[in-house]
Amino acid sequence: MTQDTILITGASDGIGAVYADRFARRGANLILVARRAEKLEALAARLRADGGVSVEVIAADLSQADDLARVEARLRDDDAITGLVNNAGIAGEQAFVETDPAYLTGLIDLNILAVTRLSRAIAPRLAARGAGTLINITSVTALMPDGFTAVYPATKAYVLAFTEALQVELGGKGVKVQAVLPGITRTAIWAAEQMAGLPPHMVMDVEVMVDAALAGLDMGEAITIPALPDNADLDAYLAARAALRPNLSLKDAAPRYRVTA
Ligand SMILES: NC(=O)C1=CN([C@@H]2O[C@H](COP(=O)(O)OP(=O)(O)OC[C@H]3O[C@@H](n4cnc5c(N)ncnc54)[C@H](OP(=O)(O)O)[C@@H]3O)[C@@H](O)[C@H]2O)C=CC1
Ligand SMILES: N[C@@H](C=O)C(=O)O
Repeated sequence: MTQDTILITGASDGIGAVYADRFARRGANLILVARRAEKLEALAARLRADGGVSVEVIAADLSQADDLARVEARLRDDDAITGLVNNAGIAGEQAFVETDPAYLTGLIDLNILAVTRLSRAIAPRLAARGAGTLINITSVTALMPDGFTAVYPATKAYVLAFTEALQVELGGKGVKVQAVLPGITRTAIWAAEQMAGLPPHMVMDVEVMVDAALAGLDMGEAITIPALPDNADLDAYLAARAALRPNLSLKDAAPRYRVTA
């Protein structure tokens, strides 16, 4: 059996750093991507010493076209890479009318464009191999766009829809595709004062979150919500959505919209 090599974006901190730790414990070689090279190097040194796996570091700002292209090329061309964790993401937006448009562009570039392009770079190889892993970190805010800010949840709804579609396209070819929807997770994405104001029963430790997500991956789940006590609730939500399908595209407008002369 070939040894896995997993490329993890946003691996210098938080959720991505714990994925790196957990995949190293599973014996996978790693390629760690983020902007802060020194943090990546420190983590890589620890993982090499702990696990005997090979760990490479790529310093890249995935919201910048040149850096993104560099990582894309690696995913496209390196046959040793068997998995991708699209984890890098930012939040941090204020009310929509107050947020700098340039910040929103950067948010969309990282949370949507990079996820799409990196997935596109690796997917053909995984499909051709009939094996491999693609994990996309979205958020429970994908399911509650009315309960947060405007653009961040929309980026996460994109990643959820995108991943569900990839699951259909690639899942049948032997590729494991998983959307992970963390709830509030204790990481630096939350400013200390924000975190202090959150109800403790709603905040998950990052190690617990990642271990749960990997348990979901091992169970073959397409969508994993680490905090959701009963997966039947997710099944019911997906079934209600599917029940709309036969009536979403019809020749006639619904009677309530029909124009009478
Ligand atoms: N924590 C939470 O409550 C939740 C988080 N999520 C999602 O989980 C993912 C990880 O977040 P989390 O671990 O909490 O956040 P952190 O802020 O702790 O980590 C974010 C990671 O992304 C990297 N990153 C940020 N910007 C860029 C960039 N432009 N290019 C490359 N890497 C970048 C950071 O590294 P560096 O600064 O070195 O580039 C860091 O490694 C995100 O997609 C987030 O939306 C989803 C739901 C809840
Ligand atoms: N990342 C979190 C917000 O900042 C979330 O998705 O809940």
